[in-house]
Amino acid sequence: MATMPSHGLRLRHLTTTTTTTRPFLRTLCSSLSTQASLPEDSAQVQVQQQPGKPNKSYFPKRGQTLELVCESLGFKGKGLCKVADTGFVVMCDRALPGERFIGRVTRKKDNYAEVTKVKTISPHWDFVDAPCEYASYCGGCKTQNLSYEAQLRAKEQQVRELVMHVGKFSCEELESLNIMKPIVPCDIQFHYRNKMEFSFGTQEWLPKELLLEKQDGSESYALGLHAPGFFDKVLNVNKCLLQSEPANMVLAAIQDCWRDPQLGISAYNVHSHAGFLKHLMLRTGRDVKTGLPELMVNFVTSSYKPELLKPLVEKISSIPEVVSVMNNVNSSIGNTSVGEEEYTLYGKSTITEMLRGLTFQISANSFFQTNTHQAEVLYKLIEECVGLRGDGSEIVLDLFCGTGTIGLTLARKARQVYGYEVVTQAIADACLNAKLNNIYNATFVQGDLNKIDESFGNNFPKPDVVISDPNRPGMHMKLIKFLLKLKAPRIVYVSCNPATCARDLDYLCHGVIDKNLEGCYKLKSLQAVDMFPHTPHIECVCLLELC
Ligand SMILES: C[S@@+](CC[C@H](N)C(=O)[O-])C[C@H]1O[C@@H](n2cnc3c(N)ncnc32)[C@H](O)[C@@H]1O
Repeated sequence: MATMPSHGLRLRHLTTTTTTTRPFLRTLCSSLSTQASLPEDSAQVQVQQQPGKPNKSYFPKRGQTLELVCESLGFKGKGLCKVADTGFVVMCDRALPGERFIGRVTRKKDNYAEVTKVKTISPHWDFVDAPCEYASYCGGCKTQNLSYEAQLRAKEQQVRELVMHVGKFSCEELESLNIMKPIVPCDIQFHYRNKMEFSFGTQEWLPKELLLEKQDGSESYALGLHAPGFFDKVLNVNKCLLQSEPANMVLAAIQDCWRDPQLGISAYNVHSHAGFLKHLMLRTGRDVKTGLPELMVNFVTSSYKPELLKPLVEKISSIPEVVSVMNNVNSSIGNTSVGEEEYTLYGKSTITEMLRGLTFQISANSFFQTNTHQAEVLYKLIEECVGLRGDGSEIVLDLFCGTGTIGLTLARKARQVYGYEVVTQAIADACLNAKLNNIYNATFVQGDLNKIDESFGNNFPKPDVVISDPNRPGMHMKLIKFLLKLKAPRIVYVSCNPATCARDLDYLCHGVIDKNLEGCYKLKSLQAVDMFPHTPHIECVCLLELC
């Protein structure tokens, strides 16, 4: 039996964490350090093999059932457990810290295994009833029945361990210099998402018990979220507790009528590629004058047939918050929601949102922070770390700038902001947002930061501060090299993946031995921010200062 973790693990600040207790982190550390630009899944845990040649029984067999206790949450919110006696690490989706359960081994990797939960023997600490009826099946929220306090502790613990084991910062360093700040909770734990994308499907996903009742193999249309691990099965959802109330009204109105045979609307079949409705995207913004919510409804269809959508458009446009109904036509067999053509079926083609006193115009496919309330908190924290003097003399370099939101919120205090981003449309939106807010000291440039060469940096003056906000793979080695050579006085690293964040902090502070690069930064502060309650996602803001 795996030993029950001590209650010390539940403390807000861990005092000891050794590689013996967390073997998986050692290999994660080496797998992350081999290549600075990693695929999305590289943050998957790899477990360090035990020293010496392991006995065969050390590895559990596929199909074997084990009694396990979940010790903590790991990547993607999976529960980490150890097999009794051997300490072999297994990961289980939806197992929560302290939970004792029976798991069946479904997948074996070299040094760890994945199990699915068969039965809970005793529930986890901090159990709360999940308010959402779909919580046990839906892939969106994984930790709804873990108290919010416990979710925060688990996220903070995960970041701390990654910074120590992958980032190679000692516990003493983090504690004595007060580098790691407590995680910033999200005050709003439901209805916080301003964008949700639902899928239409021809195959409704049902839990096993209900599946037995329906074995005729006929098509069953569904509108909702993909069941975890199934690209072709959709869990029908009438209400999502993460999106706004008006968005739920729209969802309910559509659910109420779209299957009506008289309308002749079909759901898209991802196998045969026949059918019409692909996705339903709901975006909530705010009217800049009134501050009231305004909604965009975007139907993604396989072809342009506005007459088929007319009854749906009539129904939802009677909801006062709906100010825009769009139709993205995506005739490709791919499953993305960005269409090659876009039509306005009702109202305007964009909605607005406010952030840090600025107005942003959002179109159906623009990138915008998904939790507006917490983005306000995140950006304030970024602004504090950036620490502009406010005399308009400093240069800001905003790497991975998206639609320019971070740089634009800083522009009022800076001399000039330079933003770099790979997506052309995002750059166009950034320029539009600058104009909309009468900001004329921001320059946005389209470019791939994974492919920079020696000339990168020739087109802007040496920045006083660099903001880097990459997506999950983190920064490419070419960019690390550039930053170590540039030697800007401050770097504010914003990350949505603590594993690659820890790796990049290690490179910037401690150097990269095999590339002959010397680190030249000191980690001054690191703070996790919870942008997405009930999900495994963690955002971090780090401040680095030149040594
Ligand atoms: C996490 S988002 C940050 C967006 C923005 N800073 C914000 O707060 O809204 C990361 C951005 O990096 C961009 N990106 C990803 N890979 C890139 C690359 N190789 N070069 C430049 N930009 C890239 C993405 O398109 C995305 O807009």
